[in-house]
Amino acid sequence: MFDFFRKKPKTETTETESAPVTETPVAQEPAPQPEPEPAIATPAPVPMPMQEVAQPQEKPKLSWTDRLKAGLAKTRDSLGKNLAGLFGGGQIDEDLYDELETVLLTADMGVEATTTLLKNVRDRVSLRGLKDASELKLALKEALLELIQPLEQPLVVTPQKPFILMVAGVNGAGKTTSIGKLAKYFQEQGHNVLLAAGDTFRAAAREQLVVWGQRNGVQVIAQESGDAAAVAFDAVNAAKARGCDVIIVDTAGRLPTQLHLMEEIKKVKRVVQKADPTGPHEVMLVIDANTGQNAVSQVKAFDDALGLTGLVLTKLDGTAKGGVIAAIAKQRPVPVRFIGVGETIDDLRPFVAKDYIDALFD
Ligand SMILES: Nc1nc2c(ncn2[C@@H]2O[C@H](COP(=O)(O)OP(=O)(O)OP(=O)(O)O)[C@@H](O)[C@H]2O)c(=O)[nH]1
Repeated sequence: MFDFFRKKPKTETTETESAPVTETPVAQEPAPQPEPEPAIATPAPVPMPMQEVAQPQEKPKLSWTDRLKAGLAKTRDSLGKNLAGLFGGGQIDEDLYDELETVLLTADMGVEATTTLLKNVRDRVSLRGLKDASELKLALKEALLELIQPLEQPLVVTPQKPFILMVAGVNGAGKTTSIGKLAKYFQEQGHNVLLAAGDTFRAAAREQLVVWGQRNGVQVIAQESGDAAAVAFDAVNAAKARGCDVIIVDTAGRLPTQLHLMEEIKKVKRVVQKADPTGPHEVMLVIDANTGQNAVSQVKAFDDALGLTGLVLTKLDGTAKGGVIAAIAKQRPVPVRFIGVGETIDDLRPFVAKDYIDALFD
């Protein structure tokens, strides 16, 4: 079903027509400008009809553990194969530690996390008097758990009402897809969700969200043009007026080096704060695990600009770089709220450190 979110621009225009009520009058302010706070022209948001459309079902359900294991297969294959060689037996010696260091770096854990892990493993080895390499696996698992466990902080969307969740990330990281998955996730928990189509740069992204909202009975606030801050402002007010529990604000993809766009997203946050001084309650960065060490740079840059409160790590299924989570834990420990291991709606789940490590090693 998430085919819908894929980028292939299959005659999207017809889909726009199928969502006639969404588009609202053009916002009157100019294109995004960094400094002046937006004149909030309040271009009357048009509610999406709460239509329930049959949900196409995908392949037979696997348990989350199985899906996680399948999703992390690439990292496990590479990490596990290399580690199996190391843990096969024999003496624990300096050569072994050197090889372990290489394996961890190859899994994209980064130098700092690798150094920390090695020290932790060495401490465990001497504390327990371990001699045989086969005993190292447990020591490494424990060291890794100690490192990434602090990132496990599930997102709680109460008691704030509406809970305002703002989503940021570079282009193609999986923001819109993740928002769809999150909307379902919150709905299943009994929350009433509203989406703000704040990606005002890519028309297709807005349309994707609108049509997805129609199909899944999720309200979407969108505007044909105008700036993202105005969309967010209207959507927060609409969420308040309608008594929604959770509002998710999508934003356009941007690189941290695009300074004017970073200013624009800061403005979105400021304007959300104008609409609700307690918000946004979560500023979440979506990162593509394939980017490896670059993911850490993204976390730092967006955190510096926006003050991140959570991360979504997507596309772990497509990469052998699953170790990047350790790098994040060491270098900029922003909580990992959710991880994505595939394109279907059930492939995004809260991050559980122990499950993650088990899926990596076993
Ligand atoms: N394999 C896999 N693909 C994913 C996952 N999450 C998202 N994708 C795919 O990644 C592609 C990009 O996702 P989008 O949600 O459009 O990305 P975006 O960040 O909104 O993109 P922009 O709007 O251009 O910034 C789509 O084809 C998604 O199906 C995942 O966990 N695993």
